[in-house]
Order: sequence, then C-alpha cells, then structure tokens
Amino acid sequence: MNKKEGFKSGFVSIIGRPNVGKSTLLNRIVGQKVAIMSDVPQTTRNKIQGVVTSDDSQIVFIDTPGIHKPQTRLNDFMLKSAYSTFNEVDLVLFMVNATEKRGAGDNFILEKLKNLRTPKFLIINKIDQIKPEELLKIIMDYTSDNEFNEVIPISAIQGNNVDEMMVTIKKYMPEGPQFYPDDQVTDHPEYFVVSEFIREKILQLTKEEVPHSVAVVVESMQRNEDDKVHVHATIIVDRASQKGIIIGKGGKMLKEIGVRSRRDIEAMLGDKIYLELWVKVQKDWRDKQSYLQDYGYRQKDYD
Ligand SMILES: Nc1nc2c(ncn2[C@@H]2O[C@H](COP(=O)(O)OP(=O)(O)OP(=O)(O)O)[C@@H](O)[C@H]2O)c(=O)[nH]1
Repeated sequence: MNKKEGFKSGFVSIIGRPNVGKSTLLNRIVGQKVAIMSDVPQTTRNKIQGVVTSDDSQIVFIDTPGIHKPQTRLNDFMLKSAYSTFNEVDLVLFMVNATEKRGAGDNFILEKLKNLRTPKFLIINKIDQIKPEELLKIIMDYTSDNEFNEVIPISAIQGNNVDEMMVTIKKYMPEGPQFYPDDQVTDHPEYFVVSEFIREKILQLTKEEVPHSVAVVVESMQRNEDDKVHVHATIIVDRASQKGIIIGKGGKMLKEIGVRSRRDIEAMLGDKIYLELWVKVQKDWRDKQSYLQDYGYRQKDYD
C-alpha cells in the first residue's frame, strides 16, 4: 500500500466475444499470480482476474461480464454495469480473434466503445494462425470506422508480442498507489473476509461518521514463532478527519475495532491471532475502491 515515487497503477478491463482468448492471455501475463477468486461466491459486477505487480507498477485486470447482445433484462443490466465500468477503468482492451470475421458481437461492442473517453486498445489475438499479409486487412477492418489508441497483434498462446503489449499498457497507467500486496494470490480468499470483518466493525462503531467508502486491505497474514497468526491490515480513508475518528481519543476507537475484529477472525480461522491495524489517508482511493469491494465476496452478507 505504499505510494512509491513514480509508481504507476491502474485498472484494465478486457472485453471481447467468447473464445477470443481472454483467459489464455490472462494466464500468460499473470502466470502463477493469477488472482481469480473462482472458489468464492461471486455476485460481482467486475471480477478481478489478475494482478500484475512489478517494482514500478501494478496493473489490475478485470473481467467484464455479459458483453453480448442483451436478450434478457439480466443481460441488459449486466451490460449497463459493464459500460459504466469502462468509464471507471484506466484502459479498455478490446480483444478480437484474427481467425474469425468481424461479426455482430464485435460491432455491438464497438458501438458501445465509440464515445468512450477511456483509452482503448485493439488487441488482435491468434496471429499465429494467420499469414502475416492478412494482418493488415484485419487491422483495416476494425480501425476504418473506429479509433484506438493502440493496435496490438498478439498470440496469447505462443506469447508473441505479449511483453511489448504489457510495456504499452504500462505507459497508459496513471501514477498511483499499489492497491494489493505483492503476494496477492488466488489461494488467500481469507484476506478478503478478514478485511470485511474489520470494515464491518469500523462501520458499526463509528456509525455515520466514517463513510462506507472506507477500505481495509490485509497486507499480510503469517504465523509467527509465538504460534499466533499475525494479521497486518491497513484501514484507508479519504480524509485526515476520518483518520482521527477511527483512531479515537488516545487510540480507544482503534483498539475497540481491533478487539471486536479479532474475535470474529479467530472464530473464522479457528486460530489465535495478533492483529495489527494501521490507518492511512489516501485521497485517490475512493474511486478505485469499488473494484476492491467486488473482489470476491458477497456484499450483502456483511451489510
Ligand atoms: N491458435 C491460438 N489459439 C488461441 C490463442 N489464444 C487462445 N487460443 C485458444 O482459443 C480458445 C479460447 O481461449 P480462451 O482463453 O478460453 O478464450 P476466452 O476469451 O477466455 O473465452 P470465454 O471464457 O468463452 O470468454 C482456446 O482453445 C485457446 O487455446 C492464440 O493466441 N492462438
């Protein structure tokens, strides 16, 4: 959660018709560090598909469900949220399949992307399946009536041009904080439940004084020599005044938040824990926080 000088971070939405190779691409770029929370119930608007962290950047890829022609009201609803997502992210990757003709599904997405102000890339996948001379025609086909900030042909399966694509994506990321710890991986769904326990206690104890946008990020959970699980979490607020409320007079409020949270966390983990809580003010957090909230748990369970 440190804000390092010059650090870049942002959210990237990947869209495309089914089978264009979105998952293959994500697996390649995220490798072992795929943060798919597939084993956690999802009622989410956006799924976080992968977090790619390097020394100087963190790129969070999110999947946008339901991009096809709306046939039902549910689809319609999903589409609406998908499009609102495009305004919130830092970059949209529109992925197409080089081996398939541009179809109604592509046109439908293109239409929706037309007036978007968020930067957008055209990613032409599966170029290993076509002859080099065919590529130009495909590019022309998609770009003659649409503007993209970048057009990048790749092979997700063989890896051609994928590193270059990542370099270009990074260029479009704004400066920002590291949203997730370096080691944020799939097999830690407890991180999110723990952060929700803490968030719940903050909201219960501070009532309306602290807005719902307060975020809690679990930085680490490790067993120490004392055989306790040491949980280190950061509470993030927008304003210094909120920090004051959360800490309370002489640290009283923070202590109470800690005591109550620890009780729940110990019950869940069936383990003794040591909880270390920090409070930070981070102004640009609120905009990005909706993604965190969508990160693999059922909001209503905790409301
Ligand atoms: N030849 C070739 N095949 C690819 C490439 N990328 C993906 N594929 C194949 O295309 C098929 C679909 O890939 P996925 O990654 O599952 O596609 P997806 O877009 O995630 O599909 P949905 O989950 O249905 O949205 C798989 O059989 C992949 O092996 C590529 O660069 N070249």
